[in-house]
Amino acid sequence: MKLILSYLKHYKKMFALNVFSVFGFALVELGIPTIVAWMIDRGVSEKDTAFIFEMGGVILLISLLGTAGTILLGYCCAYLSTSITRDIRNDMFEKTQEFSHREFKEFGTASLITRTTNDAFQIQMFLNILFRTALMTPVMTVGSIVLVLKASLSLSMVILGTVPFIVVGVIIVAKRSELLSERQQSSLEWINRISKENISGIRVIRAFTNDRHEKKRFDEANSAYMGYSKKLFKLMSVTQPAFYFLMNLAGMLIYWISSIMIEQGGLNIGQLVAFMDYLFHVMFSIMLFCLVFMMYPKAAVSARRITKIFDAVPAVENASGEGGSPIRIDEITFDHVTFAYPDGEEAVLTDVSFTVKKGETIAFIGSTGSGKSTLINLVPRAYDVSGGRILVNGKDIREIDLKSLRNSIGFIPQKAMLFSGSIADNLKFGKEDASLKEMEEAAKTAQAYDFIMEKGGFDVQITENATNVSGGQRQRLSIARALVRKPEVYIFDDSFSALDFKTDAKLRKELKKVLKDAVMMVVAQRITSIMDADKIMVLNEGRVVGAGTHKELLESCRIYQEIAASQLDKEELAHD
Ligand SMILES: Nc1ncnc2c1ncn2[C@@H]1O[C@H](COP(=O)(O)OP(=O)(O)OP(=O)(O)O)[C@@H](O)[C@H]1O
Repeated sequence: MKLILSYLKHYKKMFALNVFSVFGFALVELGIPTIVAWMIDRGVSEKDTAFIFEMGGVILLISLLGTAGTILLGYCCAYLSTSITRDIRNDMFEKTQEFSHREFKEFGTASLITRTTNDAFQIQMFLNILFRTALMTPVMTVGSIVLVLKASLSLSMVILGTVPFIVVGVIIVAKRSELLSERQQSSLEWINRISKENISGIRVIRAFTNDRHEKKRFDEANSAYMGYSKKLFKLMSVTQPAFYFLMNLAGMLIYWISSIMIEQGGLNIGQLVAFMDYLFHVMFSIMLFCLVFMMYPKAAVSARRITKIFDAVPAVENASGEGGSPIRIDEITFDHVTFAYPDGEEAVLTDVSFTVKKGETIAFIGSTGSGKSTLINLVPRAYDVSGGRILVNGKDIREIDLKSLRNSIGFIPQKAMLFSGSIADNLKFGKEDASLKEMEEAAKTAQAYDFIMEKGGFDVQITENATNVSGGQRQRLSIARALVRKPEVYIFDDSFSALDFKTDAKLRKELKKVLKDAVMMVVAQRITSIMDADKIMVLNEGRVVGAGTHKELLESCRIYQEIAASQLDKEELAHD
């Protein structure tokens, strides 16, 4: 409710219209039975046709007003429920943009998608019913009860007798449905997770002919979802007839008691008709309210899941929310940096120190898992250091506007990621207003120009998951995207691994020419990719075990010597 109220305040006018249409509707609905009673008791009993016609006209007019009120109410409900849900979805999306890797890992991609889609949809469904009934039910119930009591006190007692049964029933149903809803949402999340893994890993699955295993995994999740949904539907399918049964029972009792009363002259037919009409309204309002009550647990579960996203405090905080424009970066220093992942006990990096200046290239090499990717990911603050400091021009990066810092960095990740859209859209990702010339220059440096032209130019569409470009082409496009931005710092995270040796060499030569004034940080597995670097840091189990130029390290660092020795043959082949 807190979540809904915080959004409802933006739609005060529409809500006022909603309230107005509810009162209008109630007034009309409650007025008709009284007029019908007059028609029967005065018009029919006394055979006053003119009066019947007159009242008929009034009923027609009132019905028209009622119809207009109902349409207006429907419009208001639709507007409010869809607008509020859109706002919730937008805010959720915006909030996830602030998330650091830690929050993404904590929630999980499938869960974030389920929360943004299905949970928001549950809220929308609930809101629609809520706005339709939340006000109408009390107004109609109170109005009907007053009129029912006025029509006949003794008959009203019959209705009151059914109320405790309804209340107890609703509470039991609500409790059971809350538990089932929670499990249903989790199993939907499970389905989404498997679908996502399956679709993105379809090539691996096929290569390992593991379709059957995947099908079994999906079937398990799907069956669990079906199980909980079935239980929920069963619960609802029992509830509604039970309420109808109660209503019919009360109706039967009323007819029985009223027939005795009419016989004894304590009630006339018109009064009975009006009474039954009011009774119908009371029961109908209670029914609607039950519906809200039954939908509430499901919506409450969804609201809790959504609120968890809003309440999450990003591990990486922005010192100032302003700015965003790139900053000049002359120097980056790691000052005794230590880092452990939030869910890991041991440090992945220990006491790492170095400085790299504008125009210099620093490279990181070491065995897999030695902490190279972790190290360079600390620069754009994917995570914050656990100990020590990272300084940009002498200032701790935690004190620099996060957007400005990131806007000054061209990051080329290990796994080249392209978005669906044209090649141009992808290249302009970091600079919306990039010209064709800028794109061409970047593509040429990244050794991507020729294959882009072969494919048909910059307007060629990249398919979902970039399946129409090879791994090496993807890497080159990803490098070109960073080049278009012309940032102060370039971070290459093993970004040449899918390139053949010749293209790799050519690309590095071109990069050296173009990136004279930038800070370059390069992670590589191949010595050929980094041997020209101004400084090479050799990492082993998160510690720096060697630092210097290629030549220096060949003389002084055992691990570097081993890596060089193991790659020598390949290099020689490449140079041929
Ligand atoms: N998100 C993460 N959460 C927890 N531990 C992680 C995470 N990413 C990496 N690690 C762990 O941190 C250590 C260093 O990993 P990292 O990816 O930095 O190594 P690397 O040198 O880049 O390896 P590679 O050359 O294989 O890419 C590894 O032990 C890895 O398991």
